Amino acid sequence: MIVGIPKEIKNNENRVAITPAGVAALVQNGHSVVVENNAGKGSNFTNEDYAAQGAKIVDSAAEAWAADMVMKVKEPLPSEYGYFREGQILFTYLHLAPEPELTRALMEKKVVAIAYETIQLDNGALPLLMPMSEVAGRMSVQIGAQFLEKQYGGKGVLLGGVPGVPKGEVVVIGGGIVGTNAAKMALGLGANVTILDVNADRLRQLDDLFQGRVQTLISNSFNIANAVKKADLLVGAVLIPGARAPRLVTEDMVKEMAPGSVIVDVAIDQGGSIETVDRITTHDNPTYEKHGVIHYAVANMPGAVARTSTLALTNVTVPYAVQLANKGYAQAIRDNKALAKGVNVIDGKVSYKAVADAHNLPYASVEDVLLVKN
Ligand SMILES: NC(=O)C1=CN([C@@H]2O[C@H](COP(=O)(O)OP(=O)(O)OC[C@H]3O[C@@H](n4cnc5c(N)ncnc54)[C@H](O)[C@@H]3O)[C@@H](O)[C@H]2O)C=CC1
Ligand SMILES: CC(=O)C(=O)O
Repeated sequence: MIVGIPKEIKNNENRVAITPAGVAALVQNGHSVVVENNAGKGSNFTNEDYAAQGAKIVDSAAEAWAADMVMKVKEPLPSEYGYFREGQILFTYLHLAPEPELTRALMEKKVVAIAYETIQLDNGALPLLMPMSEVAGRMSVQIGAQFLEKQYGGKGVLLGGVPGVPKGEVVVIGGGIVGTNAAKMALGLGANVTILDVNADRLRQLDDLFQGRVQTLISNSFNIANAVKKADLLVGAVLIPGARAPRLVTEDMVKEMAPGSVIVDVAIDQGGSIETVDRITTHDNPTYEKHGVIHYAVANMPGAVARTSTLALTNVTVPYAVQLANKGYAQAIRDNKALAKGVNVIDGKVSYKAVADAHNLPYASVEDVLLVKN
């Protein structure tokens, strides 16, 4: 199989879908890898690094997109939709619930669209989302700490405080991978940390993990309203896999926050969890202010720490890519239940229920689609 790696084109997206080690793994399995010129530059991999492992370097995005399987990091942008082809495998983050146009383009062109973020193990874990959630969770606190500084428009609070002065209050909604990593960083800086989650068992685990050093609260509108009011830094970290993020923090709750407080809505890639987060921001222009509160809603946070992120991402994506390339998508999906959950669009149909529901489209299970095709 030919595997294509286009250069990422989203604002400040410096990650790349493969490392030279990933090229080596595919080539050792008998596949060809086509890498767009300078695709790895933002992650400090040169064309020569890829070529040394057997990749062919091509000048244009069109040549990389001509492959049987295209591996990317972020969802294709409208300028890339023209490259879609029937039966082509697209393996990348897709976040289709807030993306109706992209969903339709993938359906119309009958692309086999496999989303990193919905590949799911039997225990519920999302192994291809996890490393980027670790990165974004950790970043959320360092970014929040920066924007709390006066020169960035913040209220001038140091999260750790100093002896004799109150610590900063960090409130995290969603105690999964992003939430846990945000809490680790916030505790490390010496802040007071509150985590809310709907899953009481998860709160028990967090209480154990942090040995009682975080305040855990069950997530409901009453507890959210009270926690948000006192937050210096609010981190949105909820997820219902594949679905549009629930809007848990209302505009009225944001109005109760003190001026100069900061919101980092990490869940923006699934549409955002805070009512006043009404746009996606970029690394170039990461914040806006509403009701005196600084809002940060960058949907590709890990792109800013691209070297770390590319290594962490490809550690987990490449083994699945090798399965897809070795077996073809139909057999690979049949053999691997976790991978099958990643299939969001196939043969013109939406095969992930939460995505179909988000767009009021009919749902067809991937198993049914494959049965009909045989
Ligand atoms: N902006 C960016 O650059 C990035 C965004 N993300 C996004 O961050 C979000 C969180 O990801 P993960 O932590 O990996 O997910 P996760 O599945 O590990 O954790 C989500 C948590 O949200 C909780 N939850 C669900 N509904 C809730 C509610 N009503 N109230 C409180 N908690 C609720 C779940 O119980 C779960 O513990 C996702 O949307 C993910 O795509 C991840 C990486 C980068
Ligand atoms: C998860 C995701 O969308 C990202 O890492 O950019």
